Amino acid sequence: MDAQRIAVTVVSGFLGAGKTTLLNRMVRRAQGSRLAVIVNDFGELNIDAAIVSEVTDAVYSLQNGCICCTVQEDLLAQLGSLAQLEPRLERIVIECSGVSDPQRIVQTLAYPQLRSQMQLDMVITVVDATRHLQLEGEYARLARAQVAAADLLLLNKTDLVDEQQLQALREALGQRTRVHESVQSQLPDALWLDTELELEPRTLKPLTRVSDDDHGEMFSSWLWQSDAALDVEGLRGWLQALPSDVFRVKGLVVLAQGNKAHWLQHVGTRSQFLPATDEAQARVTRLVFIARRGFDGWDALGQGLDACKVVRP
Ligand SMILES: Nc1nc2c(ncn2[C@@H]2O[C@H](COP(=O)(O)OP(=O)(O)OP(=O)(O)O)[C@@H](O)[C@H]2O)c(=O)[nH]1
Repeated sequence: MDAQRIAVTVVSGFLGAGKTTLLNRMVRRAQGSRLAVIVNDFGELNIDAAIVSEVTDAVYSLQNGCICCTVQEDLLAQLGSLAQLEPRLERIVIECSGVSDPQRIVQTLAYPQLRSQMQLDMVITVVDATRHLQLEGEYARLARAQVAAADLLLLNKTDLVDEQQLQALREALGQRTRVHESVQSQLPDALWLDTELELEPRTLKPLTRVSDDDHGEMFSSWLWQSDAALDVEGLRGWLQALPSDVFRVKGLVVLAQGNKAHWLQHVGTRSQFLPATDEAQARVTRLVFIARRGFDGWDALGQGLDACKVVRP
């Protein structure tokens, strides 16, 4: 790595794979060094930026579009202004949204106005061990493009699969790229902070077309808001029965039990509720849903959520 230039790490991976979990670890690990993070959420709210800002102030948010398509210009402008910061940044970590192809970010970094100021260190793609082999059609192609662009694959959520599934994943991911297996996106420092690490020489591959549209159009997203508190058990049960066309749900939810806001993370059939910090406490529930293209079941989902509301006497 050229010490004069800012090192850039790109974190990619399909929806819900564990990118923000990794980013949080990186930010904690890099405390005290000059690190900034750029977070892209595809939905209307940048939930990831809100979560990471509980750990660092140096969070820059690009939202409501895919970082490699509709908001690529914004990324260029954001990187340009981060390059001007004094004292100079040591590293920028870019978390792509789960719908993005990281190779387009790599191409953005090769723009002449950025090339002299920053240098791509590595692309880390987080792979969800529970879902990678289940994706189909254009979604499987997108996940494969994310894998193909990686210098390092983090095969994550290995606690949720058995040895046979793990073996199938190892075979599918192939031998070409370094693979590190993890639980909760635990990545040894030496694998991402050691700038002397020998990587394969990077050649910009021609972009494989995942779809004719921009990535945003492969997915539909929906925001549900309510100032009513929700019943946690009702909500858990309802989330379990979501149609498989819904890839991801996340946001802040005010639970009737304790009347406190919690971060809700839902991927596949798994839901997690974590208490939000005091700063993030909100009196309004805001949930972002991401589903496959053309999904039109939002009204039914709204009715299901309405049924979880707790009406106070
Ligand atoms: N059981 C298990 N859960 C995990 C693991 N890694 C992450 N998770 C959970 O998976 C959920 C999604 O993790 P995130 O880090 O938000 O995923 P993401 O890739 O940033 O999601 P998007 O930005 O929406 O694409 C959270 O509830 C995490 O706690 C793991 O190794 N094992």
